[in-house]
Formats: sequence, C-alpha cells, structure tokens
Amino acid sequence: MKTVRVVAAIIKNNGKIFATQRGYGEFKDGWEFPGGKIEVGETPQEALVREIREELDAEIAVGELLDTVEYDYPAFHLSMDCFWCEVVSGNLVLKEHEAARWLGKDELGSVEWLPADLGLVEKIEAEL
Ligand SMILES: Nc1nc2c([nH]c(=O)n2[C@H]2C[C@H](O)[C@@H](COP(=O)(O)OP(=O)(O)OP(=O)(O)O)O2)c(=O)[nH]1
Ligand SMILES: [Mg+2]
Repeated sequence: MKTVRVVAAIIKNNGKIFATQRGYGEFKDGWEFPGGKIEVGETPQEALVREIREELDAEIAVGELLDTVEYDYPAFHLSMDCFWCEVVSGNLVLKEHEAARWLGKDELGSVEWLPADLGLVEKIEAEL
C-alpha cells in the first residue's frame, strides 16, 4: 500500500484548539486539523507553514511534535506528523474548509473527526 506523508497543525490559543471541516473530496464534511501533504524537498515544519498559509492565510510558529499518527485507510497508509502550533499573524481565513471551530477540552468530542484522528484527539484532550 502507498504511504501518504501529511503534516497537521494543532493550533492552540487560550486553551482551545482550532478544528476545521473539510470542504471537498473523499473526506468532505469530516473534521480535521489543518495541514496537508509534504512535498518533495520540504521538512515537515516547512510543509506545515506552507499549508497553513494556503489554507488559512495565516503565519504560524511550529512548536513540538505531539504525535505521528499511523493509520491504514482502505486505499493508502497515512503517516501524519502533528505539531503544536500558534498563530503569529493573520486571521485564520477559511480558503478551503467549509467551517471551523475553536474547541476546548470538553468540546473535542463534539465534531465528527476523520477516523485517523480519534487517538490523536484523546491525546490532545489529556494534554489540554
Ligand atoms: N490535513 C489533515 N489531513 C488528514 C487528517 N486526518 C486524516 O486522516 N487526514 C488525511 C486526509 C487526506 O487523505 C490526507 C491529507 O490531505 P489534505 O487533503 O489535507 O492534503 P492537501 O492539503 O495537500 O490537499 P490536496 O492538495 O491533496 O487536496 O490526510 C487531519 O487531521 N488533517
Ligand atoms: Mg489540507
């Protein structure tokens, strides 16, 4: 099976996490952490800065790696590095997503996360 290497931003502010709802494609309407596929020649951190510019029109500071999610979808293996991040500038404009919410510790279970994200969400909950 092919492996898809992805980076995701766990954007935190005031104890809340920024969750986004996918606006197109196979996983449309599923909730995720913004980010995307690492391109050839990029470090994971560089890819994440680029993806957040593209998807949210914002500049972030990439902090520590929280987890690397390994998950088998029917059509591919997902390997996703998930970093704690903070917004440095910009207003988080939804360029590709259909919705977004800031979720506190007790609200993390209130959206329909993509299947690969469930373990990660528990880990975030434990650390918030
Ligand atoms: N960004 C992101 N992708 C996730 C998460 N969970 C999860 O299973 N995925 C999957 C969905 C996609 O198959 C893949 C990442 O794709 P993506 O659609 O964000 O990639 P991208 O931004 O580069 O978009 P595209 O140009 O390929 O359409 O990882 C998550 O929390 N965040
Ligand atoms: Mg994306």
